[in-house]
Amino acid sequence: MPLSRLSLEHFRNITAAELELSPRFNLIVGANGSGKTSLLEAIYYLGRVRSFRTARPKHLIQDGQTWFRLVGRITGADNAEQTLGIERGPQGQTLRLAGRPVRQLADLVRTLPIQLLHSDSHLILEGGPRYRRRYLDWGVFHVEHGYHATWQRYAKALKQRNAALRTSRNPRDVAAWSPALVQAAETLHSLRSEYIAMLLPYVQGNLAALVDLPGLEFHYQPGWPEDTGLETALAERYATDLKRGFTQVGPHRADLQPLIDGVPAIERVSRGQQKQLVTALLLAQAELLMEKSRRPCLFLIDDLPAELDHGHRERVLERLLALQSQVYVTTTDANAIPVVAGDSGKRFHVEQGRIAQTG
Ligand SMILES: Nc1ncnc2c1ncn2[C@@H]1O[C@H](COP(=O)(O)OP(=O)(O)OP(=O)(O)O)[C@@H](O)[C@H]1O
Repeated sequence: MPLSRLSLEHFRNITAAELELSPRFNLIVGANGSGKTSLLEAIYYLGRVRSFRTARPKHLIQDGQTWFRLVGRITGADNAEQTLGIERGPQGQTLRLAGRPVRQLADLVRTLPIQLLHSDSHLILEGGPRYRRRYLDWGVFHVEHGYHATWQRYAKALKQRNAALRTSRNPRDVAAWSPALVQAAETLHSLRSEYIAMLLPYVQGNLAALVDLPGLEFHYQPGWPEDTGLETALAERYATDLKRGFTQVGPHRADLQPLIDGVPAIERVSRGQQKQLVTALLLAQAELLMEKSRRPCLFLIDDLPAELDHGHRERVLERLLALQSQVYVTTTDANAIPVVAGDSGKRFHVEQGRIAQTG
């Protein structure tokens, strides 16, 4: 469901803004340092309840202020409207959905699926497994019901087992958590495996449209040696787990690695191909979400010209619009953005934190 309206107060360098958004294509133009990324960050925060630039939300509050507020209105295909809001101040954060306080963060996140392409997106390839797990888990969360609850069960069992490893010298205290841990882990593994099997054809389709990488394949590693199984892997690592004070195997160590001829793809691709590959991965998730749940996602692209060459910009935007995604693109140069949305797009100009609709 697209955002039809967004209001921001005291967010980064944006003092106050009220925006009526296009359900299709929103172009955000402005000079360096004007506030374009801050606007994308606000949308992202509303949908994911975290920033892609800082782990400390207090930095999002405008200098000299003590709180920020974001309110979005989403409009469904049947024109049904829903409001979601986040306010952060000295007393912490309050989340509201349809006028009511939200207790489970996941409820808000489920309401507004968001994908982001920006200068750090290459970390999916170049960074450690946690970046690829985050990529994978976004998709599984939105597509597989029950994933979130299982993940919570797993995280609880893992935390207790780790606490027992650190505080108790009795192997039985540690082993007591194994059945819950293993059961949740196996469910997570099977949900992730099912999701990957569904996702890969979409990845291949997008790769075919965007980049030619012969020999590319994806290797999923569940977080423990598959030939032994998790229970045995836990038993085998008990002594080193005890020494280190944490559990070394489990779905929290999973990875989904793109490989070319058996080596990480990152070793074999150019910088431009890296960006095309990452874009294909993100598009594939948006496409699968649409196919599986009939839910379009918001797609944010920060500084599109810096990410892709002209031909790829056009292809990516066309694919996104065909998917009915609501697209947000920032740029310093409007001429560098292909005209794809016709009359259904809107243009905003940002200058020193002030946002004006210009088309
Ligand atoms: N908490 C804050 N309060 C006020 N201003 C802030 C805050 N955090 C960042 N800024 C400022 O907001 C401005 C806008 O930053 P932003 O990254 O959104 O710009 P941008 O238009 O995306 O720039 P670029 O094109 O260079 O990427 C910067 O000058 C930054 O210093």
